Amino acid sequence: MDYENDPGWQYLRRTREQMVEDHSKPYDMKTYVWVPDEEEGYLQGVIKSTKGDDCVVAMGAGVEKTLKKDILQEMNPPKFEKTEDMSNLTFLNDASVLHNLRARYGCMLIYTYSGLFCVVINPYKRLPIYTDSVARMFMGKRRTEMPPHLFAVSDEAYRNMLQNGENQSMLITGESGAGKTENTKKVIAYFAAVGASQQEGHARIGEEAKPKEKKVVCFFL
Ligand SMILES: Nc1ncnc2c1ncn2[C@@H]1O[C@H](COP(=O)(O)OP(=O)(O)OP(=O)(O)O)[C@@H](O)[C@H]1O
Repeated sequence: MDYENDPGWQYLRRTREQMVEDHSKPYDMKTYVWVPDEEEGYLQGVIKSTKGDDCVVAMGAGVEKTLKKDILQEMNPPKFEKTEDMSNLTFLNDASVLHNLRARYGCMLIYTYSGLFCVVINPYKRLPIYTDSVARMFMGKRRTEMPPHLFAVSDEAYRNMLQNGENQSMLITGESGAGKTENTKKVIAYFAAVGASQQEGHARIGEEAKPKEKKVVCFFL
């Protein structure tokens, strides 16, 4: 299927060219570091020299700072830039997680996995990533086949329910205004879309081959 032509795809995955550009940024594992910053959280720096516990770090624009080594955090190689699953990161520190989420958000990629978790950042604008065509992309797909999305998590829960015959739970948590209600509504809409697509299937394949009926009942606490 030609996903890249869907208007929502640009908000789900970077193009090959964009990835190549991201992955070719300069980097040196020994000297590239994250430096804590009151306003920005962390800024990129390059260690110029080390003396005892202190380092001289170049911050760009000719600015150099002398800092304690132990406040610096390791930077990941550029092949992890805007990674879809942060459990892949070589260095899983605060700076790298924040940088990855911020870099993805800068491109309006609002969903990112961290292992089994899916982190969402509220875009505060309507993105075309909840359409029927996007929902259809995720139906029956493994999580690893597709970009991070709430639909992938929902589809996995739906399939687990059918295959194992067990109730499934999704925990949607975050501070006030984070988007819990919006995302919950999208989960319900996805289940409705999956149900509808199965019914279309019934019409085509007839009663004989009708799959076992399952009910999706959602409780919200
Ligand atoms: N995925 C999204 N796409 C577009 N807008 C969103 C999305 N998620 C949240 N928003 C926007 O942010 C607002 C707040 O989101 P929401 O009501 O879901 O937050 P909440 O976590 O349920 O908050 P509270 O805990 O206070 O009820 C929404 O009214 C909507 O405008």
